[in-house]
Amino acid sequence: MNFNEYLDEDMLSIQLAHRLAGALNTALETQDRAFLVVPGGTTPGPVFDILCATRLDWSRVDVALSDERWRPEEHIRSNTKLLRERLFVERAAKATHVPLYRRAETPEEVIDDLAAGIEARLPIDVLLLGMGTDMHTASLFPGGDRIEEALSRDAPVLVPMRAEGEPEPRVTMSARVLNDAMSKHLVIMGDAKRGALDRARSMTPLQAPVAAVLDDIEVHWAP
Ligand SMILES: O=C1O[C@H](COP(=O)(O)O)[C@@H](O)[C@H](O)[C@H]1O
Repeated sequence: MNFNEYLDEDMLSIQLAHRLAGALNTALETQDRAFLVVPGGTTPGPVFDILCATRLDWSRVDVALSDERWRPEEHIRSNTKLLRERLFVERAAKATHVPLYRRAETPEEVIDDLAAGIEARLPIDVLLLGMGTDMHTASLFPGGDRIEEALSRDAPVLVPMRAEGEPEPRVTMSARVLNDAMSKHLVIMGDAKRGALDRARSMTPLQAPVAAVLDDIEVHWAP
């Protein structure tokens, strides 16, 4: 893991967005298409605000979330809502969205179809992850009902996940799919998350799932 420290959120957002765009451009030099995977939650919005305006051939970029909350797209907790409002605008409006959600009562009803859409684009070229103070990343939660499966070497591409305290089911990319990414980044803000990441480094992935993705990753932090 390589730790990149920035003066503040603005500096982090500008520099990280340009770094992600550079990695996508590099992939597009040798490939027809590039696959970008990004987190939901509250942290990545300011990065998306810059990334969406960067110059690259967005018509050749596929974008998926690392994980989704099982809510319709217009719901306030939908990670897809964040993507639509903050990433798929300006130049990035030309990107192709690869969904992790489809209207259905439970993820299990449609997960095979959703996974096929992701599998067709693997490996991930550029991965940005977030992390909660409970040391979850994507929807790999400590104590999640299928966490062992999602962390296993032969995990499926997508795993449904339910965790105590989370108001809805989730769908998450498995750790093996995340770890196969060509360029891996983790964005965290604030002292609480920095402390959590430090603690996670000496814990097992079952206790601190973010520990499962820290090899060869660039961490981006601002106070
Ligand atoms: O629920 C989620 O949480 C994490 C962290 O979110 P944040 O609000 O603390 O930035 C996020 O990375 C994940 O994609 C999301 O579904």
